[in-house]
Amino acid sequence: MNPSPVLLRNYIAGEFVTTKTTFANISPVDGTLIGHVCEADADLVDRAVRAGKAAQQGPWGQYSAAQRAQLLHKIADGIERRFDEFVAAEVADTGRPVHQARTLDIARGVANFRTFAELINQAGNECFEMRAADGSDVFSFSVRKPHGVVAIISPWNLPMLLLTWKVAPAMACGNSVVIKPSEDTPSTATLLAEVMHEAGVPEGAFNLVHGFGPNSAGEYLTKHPDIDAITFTGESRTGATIMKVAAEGVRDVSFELGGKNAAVVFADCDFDAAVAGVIRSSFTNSGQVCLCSERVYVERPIFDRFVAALKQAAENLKIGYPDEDGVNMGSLISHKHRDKVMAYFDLARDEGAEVVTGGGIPNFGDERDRGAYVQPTIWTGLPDDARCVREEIFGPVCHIAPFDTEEEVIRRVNDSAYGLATAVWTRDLRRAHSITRKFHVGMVWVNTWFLRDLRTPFGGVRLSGIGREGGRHSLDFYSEITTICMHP
Ligand SMILES: NC(=O)c1ccc[n+]([C@@H]2O[C@H](COP(=O)([O-])OP(=O)(O)OC[C@H]3O[C@@H](n4cnc5c(N)ncnc54)[C@H](O)[C@@H]3O)[C@@H](O)[C@H]2O)c1
Ligand SMILES: O=C/C=C/C=C(\O)C(=O)O
Repeated sequence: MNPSPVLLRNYIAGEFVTTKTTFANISPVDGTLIGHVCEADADLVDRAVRAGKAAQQGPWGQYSAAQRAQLLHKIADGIERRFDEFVAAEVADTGRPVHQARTLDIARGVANFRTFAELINQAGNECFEMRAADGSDVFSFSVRKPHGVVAIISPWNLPMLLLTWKVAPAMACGNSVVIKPSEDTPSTATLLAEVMHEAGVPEGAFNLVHGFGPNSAGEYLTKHPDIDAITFTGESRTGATIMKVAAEGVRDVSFELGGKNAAVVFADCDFDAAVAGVIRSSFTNSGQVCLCSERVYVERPIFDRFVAALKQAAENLKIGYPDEDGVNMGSLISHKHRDKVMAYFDLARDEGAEVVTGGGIPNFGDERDRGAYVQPTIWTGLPDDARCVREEIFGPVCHIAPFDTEEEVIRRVNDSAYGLATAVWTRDLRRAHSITRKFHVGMVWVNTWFLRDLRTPFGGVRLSGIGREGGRHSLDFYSEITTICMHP
């Protein structure tokens, strides 16, 4: 049972703002009310964007890169000071294991601010020298400037991690931001606004509006003419909708979208490590990670043994309360999302899948039966053109199939409308070097998964996204660059 319901407010021009229209925030663990959220209407979104624009002409627009770096470290300090509150808020909204919220979600929130504080402080700009036709030595150099006001729209699956992955570089580059977190996970975004306020972020530099997508704050924000760039993380079809809106005014976009990622397990792999790795890549966060492996291809000589081992490992996963000792998996984000996942469980049977394990809803015999839990599920026996093998499900489920040759598995992995991430398990370094570049994806992990160096480019191809963020790639997206040519 959650403590007394809280009221989550918007944050605009340095002030917390309530609204008459609110929506409920419901626990996915037991269906109880966590609190109410103040929904921003079009006028309030307009106020937020105007505050961001005004901040560019105020003190925030005068901050040097070093001053912005210092402020980002102060924000990271503020999150660290309230770390347990952020963990509790993320767990309340999502039902995830406390351990995950501590070691992944909130820890990455701190790391994102610190990473981009360092990067903006160290980032140099290009400078070239040439001899002009008149014999003069000419210097051409570039300078970075902010776009202005950046709209940041984030999803519910890794709320704090993904929101700060965008807020940190956007502010590092001097932009004002208006953030619109998912309606399913409003709590840590609101805590972040409190930390921004406590850190003394100049008013209008950071603004928060709560609401939904269509005909609500998300749409009002992306359609606002004073939004200079849009960074969005979410479903591919939402990205397509936002892209059409961004075309009005030709605004820059950075999209991190859906995936139908593959894990490829060769017979020469470290078997136990590969089993543990595929369990992680299929069931972390109840499969609600865009990088999760919903397709698993195993070289035929070890296929039967691998299926048996993966089944056993999946059945050993502990599903339960977020704060239970040793819990591995929590609930899904909502009943609505569980209905979507369960519909795929039914579809898989209709498409002829063999259910190796799972496929249903666990029976706890307590209030968790009012939550949004599903069983970790493994299928086999489906053809590559089955919808369950082609469509993103975004739950704790994978389909496992045998393959015989490298050429075959590369073709099958690439036969997808998505292209986000692939995980490869092999001890053969030659093979690892030769096949990894042949996958049409944004990222490939070898003998690991979701291990992140925040300086590297992150993003997907095809329906999985547009652009790359991470390291200087973020600085490039969140800056406008002017090239200046100096003739003596
Ligand atoms: N590639 C990545 O890095 C990455 C990371 C996380 C999640 N995702 C993807 O996100 C999806 C799950 O997240 P979700 O269900 O929150 O996605 P979603 O697209 O339903 O919503 C994402 C955000 O967009 C807002 N939104 C929805 N419609 C909008 C519109 N028309 N205009 C403006 N805003 C709108 C929502 O309110 C929410 O804040 C999955 O497909 C997952 O693969 C991708
Ligand atoms: O659910 C998708 C996870 C995305 C992860 C990142 O954007 C990251 O690790 O920076």
